[in-house]
Amino acid sequence: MSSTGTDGPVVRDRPVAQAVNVTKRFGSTVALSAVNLVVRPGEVHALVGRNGAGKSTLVSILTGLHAPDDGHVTFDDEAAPAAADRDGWRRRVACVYQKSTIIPTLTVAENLFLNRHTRGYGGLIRWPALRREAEKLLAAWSLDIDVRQPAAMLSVEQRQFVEIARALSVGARFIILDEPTAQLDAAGINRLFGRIDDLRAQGVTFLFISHHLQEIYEICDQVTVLRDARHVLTAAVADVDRPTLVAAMTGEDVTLPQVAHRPSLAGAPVRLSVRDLATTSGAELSLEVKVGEVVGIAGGGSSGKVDVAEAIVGLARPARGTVVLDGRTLRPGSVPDALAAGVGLVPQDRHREGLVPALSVAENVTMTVPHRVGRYGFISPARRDALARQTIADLAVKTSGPQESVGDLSGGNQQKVVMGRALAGDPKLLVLIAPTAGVDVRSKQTLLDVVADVRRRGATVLVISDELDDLRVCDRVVVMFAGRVTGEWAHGWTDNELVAAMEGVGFDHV
Ligand SMILES: Nc1ncnc2c1ncn2[C@@H]1O[C@H](COP(=O)(O)OP(=O)(O)OP(=O)(O)O)[C@@H](O)[C@H]1O
Repeated sequence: MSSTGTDGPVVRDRPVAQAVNVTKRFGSTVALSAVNLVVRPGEVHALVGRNGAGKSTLVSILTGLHAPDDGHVTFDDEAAPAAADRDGWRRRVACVYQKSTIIPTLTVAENLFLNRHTRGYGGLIRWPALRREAEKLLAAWSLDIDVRQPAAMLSVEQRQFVEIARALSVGARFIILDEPTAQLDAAGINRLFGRIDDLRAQGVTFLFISHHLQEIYEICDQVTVLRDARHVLTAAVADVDRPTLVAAMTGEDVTLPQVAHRPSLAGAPVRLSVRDLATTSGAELSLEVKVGEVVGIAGGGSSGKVDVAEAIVGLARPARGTVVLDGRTLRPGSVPDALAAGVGLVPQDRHREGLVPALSVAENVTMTVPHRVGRYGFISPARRDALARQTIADLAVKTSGPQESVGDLSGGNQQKVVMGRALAGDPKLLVLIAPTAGVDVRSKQTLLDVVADVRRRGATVLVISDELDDLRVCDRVVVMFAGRVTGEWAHGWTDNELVAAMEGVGFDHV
């Protein structure tokens, strides 16, 4: 984009942000190798790449959290602030991460002006003024949120808007959104995209990270692809078709294979019986699943699907009802009991329930199956590493080896370790909650192939997700809306009907 003044020299739009030949190493890992990125004013610029390609590392350099080993960053063609000048960085750029930086116990207004309270005489915080300022700020960006409510009450979507507003209020006009749609349902994604459009019209520029390529086509103007720490492509989104984009990301010419479907065995016995389950949030489910059957539980953000899944695996204690696995009634609210009965679990929140970041890949993969890697209380490091190597190979985990700390892996590779751990016990029942969240387009296929694989070995699988690709591997999909099962769809549903069902349309279709 450029504009010409009639009475002056050509004025070029300076890049809002630029990374110039940026290289970053972590020990022997090269996370970025001479990477360039140019983000121009008013664009929504997609940053894509496979898990471990270097996207988060580039973000940490663009936000001043890490210093590059080589190369530099500019904003509006000016050198980036010094590393210690955090306020300087905050005035230029902000990143909305998947993990919230909002403090739940404070109100929205307090979060918006954290450490910048309007003070009156004697240094006392002037609460009414603070509230008014917060309201003014949100109104200026057409954000409709009650500033007096505690931030804990905010939905994921509102929390993201508050973080964006906070960044705008300190002057930043360049916002990085790191997989912003990962925890939103279809309606939430639409609203987010609406806001992005509005803010862009008001002069805000975005860098948008997502593994959902359709989102790139929907909302972004430019796309930059990183592969194996290198910059491989920057182009207008309109000029790159999907196969070209996937090829740029993977380095291969790929047509992704369709997930093989095998109908469940007609006479197979029931393995899982969920009887009159009710969660403390009021969601209800009764369900029987056969040996070798793959059943999806689908629904939007407030459908209750995750609540019932968490009650099934013992992550939450149900208000009532029973869960019976191969004739054994599971102890309510006990994950250890579920694991002992043969449940393998990929939880929704890998940060909270999934992984211990300081431990190695091998320790994380095997932590729920000590009996498989040792005897009489002694762990055999060799057996543990062998099992971990198997996981690394099967799931194509990008890591330097079984000894690497899980905390040093990229987000998508951490998710693969969580899957590896769920599989390590050779489960009878595999419960996968949003299993491909944050996982790249190619790895998604690997993870979904796992489902077909464990089913072949006779396991029963529950897939809790609103991702159509995740649900496609299922023999049938149970749809929940507002805490109730509203329909059931056999394999072969169309995208439109399932999306409509998840949004609460077509209740009668049971
Ligand atoms: N603190 C760290 N210590 C060691 N290695 C690291 C660290 N942070 C990142 N890496 C490595 O740098 C590489 C790039 O990781 P990065 O997190 O930038 O990838 P990504 O593209 O964001 O992936 P994902 O899509 O999975 O989030 C990976 O090999 C990762 O293991």
